[in-house]
Amino acid sequence: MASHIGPWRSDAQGRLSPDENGDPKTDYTRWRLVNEEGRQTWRYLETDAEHHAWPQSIADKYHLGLPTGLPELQHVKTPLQAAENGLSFFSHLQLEPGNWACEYGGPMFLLPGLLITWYVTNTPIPPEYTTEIKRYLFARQHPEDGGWGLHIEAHSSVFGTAMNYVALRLVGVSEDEPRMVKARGLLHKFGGAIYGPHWAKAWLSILGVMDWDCVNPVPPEIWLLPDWVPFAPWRWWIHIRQVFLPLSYIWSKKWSFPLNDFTKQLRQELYTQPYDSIDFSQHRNSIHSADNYYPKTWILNAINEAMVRVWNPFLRIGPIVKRAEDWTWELIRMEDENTDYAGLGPVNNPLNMVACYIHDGPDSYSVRRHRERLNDYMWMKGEGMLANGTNGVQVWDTTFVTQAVVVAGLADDPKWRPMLTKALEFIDDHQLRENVPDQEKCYRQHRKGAWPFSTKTQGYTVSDCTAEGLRSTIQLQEMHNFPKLISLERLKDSVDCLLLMQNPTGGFTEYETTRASEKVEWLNAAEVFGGIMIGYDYPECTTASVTALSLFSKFYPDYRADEIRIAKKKAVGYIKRAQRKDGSWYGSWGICFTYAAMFALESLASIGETYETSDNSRRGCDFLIEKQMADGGWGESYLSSEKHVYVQHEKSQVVQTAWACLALMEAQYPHKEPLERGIKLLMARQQRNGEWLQESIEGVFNQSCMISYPNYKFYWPIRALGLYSKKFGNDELQ
Ligand SMILES: CC(C)=CCC[C@@H](C)[C@H]1CC[C@@]2(C)[C@@H]3CC[C@H]4C(C)(C)[C@@H](O)CC[C@@]45C[C@@]35CC[C@]12C
Repeated sequence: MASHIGPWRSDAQGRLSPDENGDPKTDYTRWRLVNEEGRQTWRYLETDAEHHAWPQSIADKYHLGLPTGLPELQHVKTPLQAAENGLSFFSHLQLEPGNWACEYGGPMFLLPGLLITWYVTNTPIPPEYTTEIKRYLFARQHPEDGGWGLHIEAHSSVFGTAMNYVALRLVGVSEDEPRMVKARGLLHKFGGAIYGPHWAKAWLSILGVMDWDCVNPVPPEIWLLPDWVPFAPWRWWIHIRQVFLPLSYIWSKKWSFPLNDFTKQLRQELYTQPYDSIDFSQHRNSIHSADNYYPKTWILNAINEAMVRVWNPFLRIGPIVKRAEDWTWELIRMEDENTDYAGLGPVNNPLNMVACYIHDGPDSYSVRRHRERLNDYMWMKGEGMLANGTNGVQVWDTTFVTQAVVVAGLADDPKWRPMLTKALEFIDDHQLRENVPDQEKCYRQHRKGAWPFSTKTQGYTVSDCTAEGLRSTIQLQEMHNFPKLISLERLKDSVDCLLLMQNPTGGFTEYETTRASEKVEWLNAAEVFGGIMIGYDYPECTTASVTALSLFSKFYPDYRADEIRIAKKKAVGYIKRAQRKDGSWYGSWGICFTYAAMFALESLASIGETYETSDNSRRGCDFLIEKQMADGGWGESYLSSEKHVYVQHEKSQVVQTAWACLALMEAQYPHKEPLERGIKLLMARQQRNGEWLQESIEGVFNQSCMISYPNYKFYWPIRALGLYSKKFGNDELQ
């Protein structure tokens, strides 16, 4: 093969040194995390002058995996001391605006999408990015077979392997590099890139290394369906809808990056036979079993056939196509403007950028702004550079940190007051104060009063983020006398917003109320994810809402009292219905049954249902007790989320041990012994400087894809240790 190296060939100049694998590594002392009102980006300081003028912070060093220099703390004997040592370490990671930052990696299909977008829009990537992206992708390659999976802990798949192979080629790795040879060998064993899922095929077609004939149709005409149609796209789950939107625009244009020597060569690498001899139209439905988590239904297959054989060749006529493209473009534009080009997430945002490139041209404002904004998704860590699952976890983490301190009984200690005040300022700053313009037109949920997951710029309502924001605010402002930064009016706004988010079932979805029947899941085309077509009821979102509404009513019993009472009653009805026979709840956003149990048991306790008084609470506790491991901890594998049955991890996990202990304590589980064993495990795993080390991945979405919440290992154990000492006293345990 003649070698055509990817476009961004040059590594960062100077100061490169080999890492443990011999790959070039940038000078880690030059990286700084910039946090502008919660917008987090990484900057590499080129000159010595900048480097000396701007010293690295402890948080920079921690996130980069450099020694922080934080001292060993006093030897811990009691749970409360352990909580305080944990908090002492974690407080050093707070950033100036008051929030905490972290990596939000895990999924392995995000970075390739970003790189393809940069490439096809002729966006230069800084050489320090390419150097670190290579390191990250090689660090996450499975050494046994040379592949990558859907997420960092998953088995190798075509999606993971094809996309990350292409990503590495784009950042300049030669196809002859031994690790690439191995990856390509695996891809060919899988049958080549034609066996990838729908999204892989779409991305490769955009890059021009696959033919659009291989991609099942994504017609924008579907956006012309009247709103009353039960499966109209405005009713779909928000992430799928917002990904489908730009993809349908690009698909309609059949836009591909113009072929060049490099993409010509990639075409030779990704398949098991010569590119020109492949009949791509025959492979729309080819999918390897390693990727086929949610096989397409016969209904969807039939619709696809009808579209390919009848709609596209005979009925897809100019005026309809034009109207559909114009309307999808309008919706893309509204999403971009409503989020200042930050986008809902890491898939729709790059696709929107490609759509802007096609529609507005390479030098347009929209393309330039997207170019800047995509940096908000990039994260640096010891292993290199990756793409985060959102533009951060700012609000979510910050609310849980304040709650951990309150629950641990440390909120009145003057030592933590400045830290908590700053956190409250951040929560104040990121509450959403207005609805988006033309809310109905772009199908957005009410958001005035809500809190988002990351920042107000991203600006999407999330029910449980709103609930946690409300709860943190009441705890600090009403229960612990912190400045009243958030007025009662604004708290009422958040309650109004929450009440609008309840479904007729009593349950709560995360972003919007449920807009369609579960039957719409029959149209799930993604193959690699489950439960993506509509917004479902989630135990976590419902329970968090109940807990927050209960707290609100304690302080403001007169505000919408009847509506809150009825909402809670209906929500509790849902929570009880969602409980399985064995006492567990399936958790959709954390792994898995342990995570859901914590939220469910706490919410039942918030309405007075505990182990002694409620059969539901008792069964929930008994389920957890059954799962306690021999060393006193709890450990649940990510396979629980995938398989929908509890799967023990081979090793107990700090985070899940904290969740289980919290669940049992909130439910007033009457026996101390299992709790004491769990708490001892948390203490034993704590390091001398107060930190806990990273263990297995903690979060999940769409049943099959895992995502990291690295700050969980701090605030959940702190909360559990503190609550234990409040409940059982602070006797020595070690
Ligand atoms: C478009 C696809 C399939 C992938 C992009 C990834 C996103 C779907 C998800 C990445 C972050 C998620 C998980 C987001 C994170 C926070 C949770 C939560 C913990 C607040 C949860 O309780 C409610 C749902 C979440 C908002 C999440 C939904 C899905 C992601 C955006």
